[in-house]
Amino acid sequence: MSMSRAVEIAALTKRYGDTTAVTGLDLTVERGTITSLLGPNGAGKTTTVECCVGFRRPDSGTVRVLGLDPRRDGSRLRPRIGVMLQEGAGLYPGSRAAELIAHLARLHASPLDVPTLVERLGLGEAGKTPIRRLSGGQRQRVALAAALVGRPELVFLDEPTAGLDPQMRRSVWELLGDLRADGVTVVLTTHLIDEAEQLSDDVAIVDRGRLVARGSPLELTKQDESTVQFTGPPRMGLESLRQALPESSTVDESAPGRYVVRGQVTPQLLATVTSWCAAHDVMPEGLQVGRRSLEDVVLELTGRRTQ
Ligand SMILES: Nc1ncnc2c1ncn2[C@@H]1O[C@H](COP(=O)(O)OP(=O)(O)OP(=O)(O)O)[C@@H](O)[C@H]1O
Repeated sequence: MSMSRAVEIAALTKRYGDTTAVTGLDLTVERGTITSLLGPNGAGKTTTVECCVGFRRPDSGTVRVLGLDPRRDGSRLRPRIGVMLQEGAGLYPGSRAAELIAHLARLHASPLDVPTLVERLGLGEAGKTPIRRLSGGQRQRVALAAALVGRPELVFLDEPTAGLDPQMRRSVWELLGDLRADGVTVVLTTHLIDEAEQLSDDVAIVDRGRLVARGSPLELTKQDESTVQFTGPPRMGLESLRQALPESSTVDESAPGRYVVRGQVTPQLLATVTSWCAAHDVMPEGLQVGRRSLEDVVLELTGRRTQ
C-alpha cells in the first residue's frame, strides 16, 4: 500500500442476507484530504465505513486503513483513528458530555484542547448535561467531539452534520477544514450536496453499492458543453447569430422567446451573444450561464436525489 494513501479498498462486497449492500467497490483516499461518500439512502455508504473501521467483516475484497487490516489489526489501528457513527452510537448515556470528552482526551498523547473543542461545537452549557438528556443534534456534536479529541491521523464520520442547523453545520465544516490543514485525513458520508461540494477535496458518488463517480467537485461538474440562456422577443431570426458563433455551438428557441446557446462557453462566446443582441436592439433578459451542478451529476448517474 502506498504511504500516501490513508485508505485502500479493493473489490469490497458486503451482503446482509439477500441484500447486497456493497458490490465490488474500489476506493482510495489520499492522506491529508477530505473525502465524501455521497449517495442516496441505502447506497452502501455506512456499510463501507463500517468495513473500514472493523465493525463489519467484508464478504470479499480487501480493506486497508493506514496500511492495516481493520479486523486483523484492530488493536493497532484503533488508537490511530477516530470514528463517529450515526445517532451518537457508542456514547455512555449517563456521562456528562464535557467530562466524557475530557476523559477521552486524557487517553491520548496529543489531544485537541478540550475547552476550545467544546466551544467550537457549541457544547458549552450542554456539556454539563447527561448525554441521555441531550437533543439529537447535541448528541451528534458530542459524538463528533469524541471522534476528534484524540487528534487521530484519520477520522471516519457517518453523516456528521445530519440534524444540525446551518450555522452549526458551518462550524463543523470549519473545524474539519482546520483538522485537514493540520494533516488529518477525513472520510465522511453525506446526503448533502453542498456539504460534499464545499468541504471535500474528493467526492465518491456511491449508488446501489457501487462507486459510480469519483473526483474533485470541480472535476465532477466540469463539462465540455454548457449553455447560455436568455429571453427576448419571440421568433427572432437566429441565422446571423448562428454564423457568428463558433462551429461547435448551436442556438435554438427552446420556447417562444427563450433562447439557448449550447457549446463551450468562453468569454468570447458570451461577447458574441451580447454583441449580436446589441446589434439587434435586443435586451437579453435573464442572461445566465448554465453550469452543471453536483446535484445534476448525482441525478444523472443515479436517477435519484440524495435528499
Ligand atoms: N444490519 C443490516 N442488516 C440488513 N440490511 C442492512 C443492514 N445494514 C444495512 N443494510 C442494507 O444495506 C443497504 C446499504 O445500507 P447502508 O446503511 O450501508 O447505506 P447508506 O448509503 O449508508 O444509507 P443511508 O444514507 O440511508 O444511511 C441498504 O439496503 C440497507 O437496508
